[in-house]
Amino acid sequence: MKLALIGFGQAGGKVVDQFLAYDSEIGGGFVEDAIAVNTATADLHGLENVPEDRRVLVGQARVNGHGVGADNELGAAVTETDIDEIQHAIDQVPTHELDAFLVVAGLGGGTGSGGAPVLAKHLRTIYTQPVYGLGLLPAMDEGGIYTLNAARSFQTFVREVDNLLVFDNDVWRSTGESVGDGYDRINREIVERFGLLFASGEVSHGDVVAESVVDSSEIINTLSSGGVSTIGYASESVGTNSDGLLSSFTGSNDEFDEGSATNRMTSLVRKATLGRLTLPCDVGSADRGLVVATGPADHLNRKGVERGRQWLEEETGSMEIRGGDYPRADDSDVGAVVLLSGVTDVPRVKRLQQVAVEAKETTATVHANAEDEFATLVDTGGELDALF
Ligand SMILES: Nc1nc2c(ncn2[C@@H]2O[C@H](COP(=O)(O)OP(=O)(O)OP(=O)(O)O)[C@@H](O)[C@H]2O)c(=O)[nH]1
Repeated sequence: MKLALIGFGQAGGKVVDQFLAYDSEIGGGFVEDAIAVNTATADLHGLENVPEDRRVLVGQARVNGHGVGADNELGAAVTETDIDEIQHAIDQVPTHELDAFLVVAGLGGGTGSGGAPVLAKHLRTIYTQPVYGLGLLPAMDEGGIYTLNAARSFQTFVREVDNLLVFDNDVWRSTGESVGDGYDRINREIVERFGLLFASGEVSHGDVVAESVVDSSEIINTLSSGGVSTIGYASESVGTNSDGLLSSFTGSNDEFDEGSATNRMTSLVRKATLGRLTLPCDVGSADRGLVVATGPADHLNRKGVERGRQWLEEETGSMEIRGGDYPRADDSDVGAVVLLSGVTDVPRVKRLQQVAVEAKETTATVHANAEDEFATLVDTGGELDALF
């Protein structure tokens, strides 16, 4: 599917930068345009693939290019004020070619977590295409302010987009890894999973397996459940044998081993679903799902996807599980991407909601105490006056 990617804040910009690299690496064709928005000049300079004229600096009047320092209310405020600057960049996007917008942001900081929901709301009032969000949750040990920002931003972002795809940094961090190395690896995991999904809707029909190729409308229908989505992915190398033939061709007569290709795909779909999701959840709580089989066309068979799809139907109890192929001629891996949409039983989200509620209660208590103190001061005003 053709997307306009908008990276908001440092993390959002870096991930969009990587999406561009991945799209050209796999010849995916899913990036129609890519824009980076930030309050920090240095973060915009650090990007490698987003063209310079697609980088938008906002909030100059308030923060002068220095970022908002994890203040997400300020991030939201400067976005509201400078929305025309962003709109000016979006005006250059050939929107008639677009299937959807994707706004990407780290939810723990200030710029992306505050600005992304404001932009999503703006886009939805102007365009007819769906507006999706890709939200990156902070690791647990990043500190209270990051968790609080994420808790607040998550609630707003999920309300303002047609579907919020989520990646939880906490689940994907490795111990002993430097932050820089960690993000490079994590960003690769992000763009591989989401990139394969989006690119799958871009295969031209007329291919060998054209009837079963995933269409962008299937991705859109799956995401139209709204709410929150997560992705699983599993792959296996099929390589080539010494004659340069793919390894599913067995025996002297090079017959395609249909049975093993079917079993492989079924087990990849299970691994993708039951392994590490971008946002861990109870799979049974998904409203809709999509299974995409990727790899060399010779290794993809309709039966494998169908079996995987049926298995996911049973696992989720949903009747809205779609499935299809994404044939990739030059790939030596066969893989399964599983999109679970409208998931409701998500432990991390419950914890974030709790944090948001507690923060609201604390703020209410602070306000109530301040009001009480003020009332006491007013009550004792006469006595105070007498003291002076
Ligand atoms: N996956 C991923 N997450 C990142 C990366 N860089 C930062 N983060 C996450 O994003 C959050 C911080 O958001 P940033 O994007 O750095 O902040 P910002 O939106 O630029 O806002 P300010 O810096 O406060 O102006 C942190 O909680 C990290 O978890 C990255 O390269 N990849």
